[in-house]
Amino acid sequence: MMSKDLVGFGDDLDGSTCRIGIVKTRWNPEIVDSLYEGVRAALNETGVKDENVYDTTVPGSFELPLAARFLALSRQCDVVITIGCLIKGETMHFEYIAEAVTKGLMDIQLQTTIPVIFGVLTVLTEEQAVARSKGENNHGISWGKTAVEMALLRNA
Ligand SMILES: O=c1[nH]c(NC[C@H](O)[C@H](O)[C@H](O)CO)c([N+](=O)[O-])c(=O)[nH]1
Repeated sequence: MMSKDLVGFGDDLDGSTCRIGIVKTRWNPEIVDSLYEGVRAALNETGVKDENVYDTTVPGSFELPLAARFLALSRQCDVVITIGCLIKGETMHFEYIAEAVTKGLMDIQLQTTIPVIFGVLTVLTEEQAVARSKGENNHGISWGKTAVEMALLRNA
């Protein structure tokens, strides 16, 4: 039975062998780029090598699942991190995209066995997004650590 002690967690993660794919959206760039910085800080902290990080962008969150599938099927990544931010507007557009993206990303990791990190903020206001993408509450930090842990678990 696999123990989490075999791959470490939190501060014990060794990402030096992990190959990380990152796909982020061009929508809500200030929020997304701040989340991305949090992800990269966590990858650096766990020893992931810059040459093992593959970066790409898509227009919006609705495009994240297909890009994540491309990366997963490339077999060049041990894990894929998706980064986006959906902010509720006046219509139901938010709900439809959020549901489709969430299910799409889950399906891809189950189909390909490549972990896909759900790094999509789904918030009601821009203030909520800012609060979750800055400083110690930058959710990108935990997404980066989760990515390394899941990559190690997959390859254990
Ligand atoms: O990533 C986002 N895409 C958004 N829309 C674009 C969508 O993800 C697709 O790129 C577009 O529908 C084309 O497929 C957003 N809103 O519409 O509000 C949003 O808040 N965030």
